[in-house]
Amino acid sequence: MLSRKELFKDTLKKAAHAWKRTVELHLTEEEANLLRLYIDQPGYVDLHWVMFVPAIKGQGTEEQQKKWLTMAYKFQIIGTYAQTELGHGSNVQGLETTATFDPSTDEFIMHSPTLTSSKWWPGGLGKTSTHAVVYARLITEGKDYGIHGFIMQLRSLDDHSPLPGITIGDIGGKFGSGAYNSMDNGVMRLDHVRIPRDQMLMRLAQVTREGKYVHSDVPKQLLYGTMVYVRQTIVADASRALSRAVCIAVRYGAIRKQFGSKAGGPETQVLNYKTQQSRLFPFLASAYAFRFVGQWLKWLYTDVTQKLESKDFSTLPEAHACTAGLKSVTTSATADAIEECQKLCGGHGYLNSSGLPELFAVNLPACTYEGDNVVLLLQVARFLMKTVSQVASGKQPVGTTAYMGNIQHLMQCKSVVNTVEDWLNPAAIKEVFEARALRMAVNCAQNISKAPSQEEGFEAAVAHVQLIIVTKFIEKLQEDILGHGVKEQLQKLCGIYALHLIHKHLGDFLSTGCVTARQGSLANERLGKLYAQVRPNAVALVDAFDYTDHYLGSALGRYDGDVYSALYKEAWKDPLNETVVPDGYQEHLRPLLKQQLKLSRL
Ligand SMILES: CC/C=C\C/C=C\C/C=C\C/C=C\C=C\C(=O)SCCNC(=O)CCNC(=O)[C@H](O)C(C)(C)COP(=O)(O)OP(=O)(O)OC[C@H]1O[C@@H](n2cnc3c(N)ncnc32)[C@H](O)[C@@H]1OP(=O)(O)O
Ligand SMILES: Cc1cc2nc3c(=O)[nH]c(=O)nc-3n(C[C@H](O)[C@H](O)[C@H](O)COP(=O)(O)OP(=O)(O)OC[C@H]3O[C@@H](n4cnc5c(N)ncnc54)[C@H](O)[C@@H]3O)c2cc1C
Repeated sequence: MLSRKELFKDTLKKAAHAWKRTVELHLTEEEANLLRLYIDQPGYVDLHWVMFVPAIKGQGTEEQQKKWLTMAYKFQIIGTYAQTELGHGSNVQGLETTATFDPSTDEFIMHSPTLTSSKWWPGGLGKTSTHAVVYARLITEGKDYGIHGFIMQLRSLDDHSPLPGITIGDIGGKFGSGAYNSMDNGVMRLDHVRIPRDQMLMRLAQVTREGKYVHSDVPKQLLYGTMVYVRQTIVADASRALSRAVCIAVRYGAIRKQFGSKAGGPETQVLNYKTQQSRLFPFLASAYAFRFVGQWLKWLYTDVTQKLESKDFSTLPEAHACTAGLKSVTTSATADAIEECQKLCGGHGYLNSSGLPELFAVNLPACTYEGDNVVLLLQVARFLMKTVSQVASGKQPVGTTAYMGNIQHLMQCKSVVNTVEDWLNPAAIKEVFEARALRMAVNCAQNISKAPSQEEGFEAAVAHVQLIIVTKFIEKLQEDILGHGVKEQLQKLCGIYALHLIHKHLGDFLSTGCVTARQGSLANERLGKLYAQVRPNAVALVDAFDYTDHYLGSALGRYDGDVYSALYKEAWKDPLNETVVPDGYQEHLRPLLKQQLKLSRL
């Protein structure tokens, strides 16, 4: 119910209070991150911690890190990540902002040469940030060396006014009533703003005092390292958002009753309808699947970071493909699922008090930020095409593409599934996913060799990423899992996750000859049985996410199931209900009604 201005101020207040508590309680970095997570309102601090600090860590020299991170860690400065421009987002190489070195003063001149080069979108830029890592084309000795990162001070640390040459503001209201409206995504134009040479982030490349451009021995793709880091964290965010929506829809489905009353008895819980189960339980399974793959991705990221520190860059392409692909598939699936959960809750799901509209609005842009999901999947496709060509020339693939080394078998194998029960076998499931992904990648490589196109391979990329998710779920189940019967429940969810994908993408599985139509229909039969088996534990499986009512923020998803009184109470809180007769009655309603009454008496 807050206006944009009030909402923004509320975010400032919460962030300041959270920081105060962080200091008072000596919270660790991890604890402080959790506190931010549970505040659950996008704000400038997200950009400061999730992008500004990591960008300096990844791209700054030790000296630069010491200087800037010391201030950033104490919140003496507030930073953002200013990459996207009004005319350029996905294509980072197309950015127009310039950083021209002036050897006479040992400074860079930061400039926005056109309207389209205005920085546009950076979170916290509009009203809050005092500093930013700004991405700009480095020009020295008359040559354009492409995009590099620069630390810029944007606002005075005394009175917060923009520094000379900097025009800065908010880009305006966004989707939904809350969601990203709490964030001051900003616009910024630079008019020949001078910064010292040592504010270029110099781990990847340096400009000497004389203006010489010098490469470091690290790959230039490390410039994109911050995005890799954030994409990895977004997979965990997607899993959390999806599990919240599913928790609301499952709990409400157990309370809501419609039809099916026998002899005057109670109606049927909607969760007992097979159609409800077949729409909802794949989301429940996906929430668990995304959580496990998110945990694995965190491990992969830590591993690649350790390798980078010892100058081993070999796993960087895989880390890029996995983070890009998983960010894309999990956020798209999550946005679609939250929308569907609204429908699964019927009309009440459309009320703000269900919590679902806000959840949808806040998670929808994850399909776009940190890389548009289609653009990112095309990056995965590019990686797959390279791997296929390496396999063809005899190189053994490793990591998530190791299965491609089994090309002889996977290109011609037939699924072993013969009965409904055979679809319980994880090895049989994995084999059809591997065969589908490989055959689609090889088909795509063949198409490209006939007619090269940047846009080929989108579907092959989706198939590869889904294989990763299925594989990591299966691998998780090979670990010890505590709790009586928990593993059995997770096995059922793993089956649902994999088989619902076979159902959804049956065209791919059939056209690549990985399964027959009969096997496809056996998979559907198995799926129906799994839904029925999961039903008795569905509520426990969402209770296991352990969300408080406060965090869930939903009248429908309440732990105690007292849905109707909660909806009723929430309705009375609406400002429209502050008066019995609404504002506007005297000016607009009364004259209209009176006039109609007069006319009818004529
Ligand atoms: C309540 C809220 C709480 C918390 C929120 C928490 C998290 C959310 C946080 C923030 C959300 C809010 C903020 C969002 C911020 C942003 O959006 S920042 C801007 C993000 N922008 C993008 O992601 C742009 C996407 N574009 C690109 O990444 C690149 O342009 C590209 C599409 C990858 C293309 O790159 P390029 O032009 O260089 O072209 P290629 O020829 O395709 O690539 C060259 C080679 O480099 C390899 N590559 C590309 N990227 C990477 C990488 N990241 N790492 C490693 N390697 C990379 C590519 O594969 C090529 O390799 P080759 O094939 O071997 O040649
Ligand atoms: C809430 C939010 C917060 C953000 N925060 C920040 C921030 O803090 N800092 C920052 O720098 N940026 C930020 N951004 C910007 C964000 O990173 C970009 O919006 C994103 O990278 C997508 O770029 P774009 O908007 O230029 O989309 P476009 O690339 O213009 O995409 C438009 C359409 O074109 C399609 N398309 C584009 N290229 C191709 C292609 N090669 N092949 C096929 N289809 C293609 C896309 O799929 C999409 O459908 C934020 C954005 C949002 C929504």
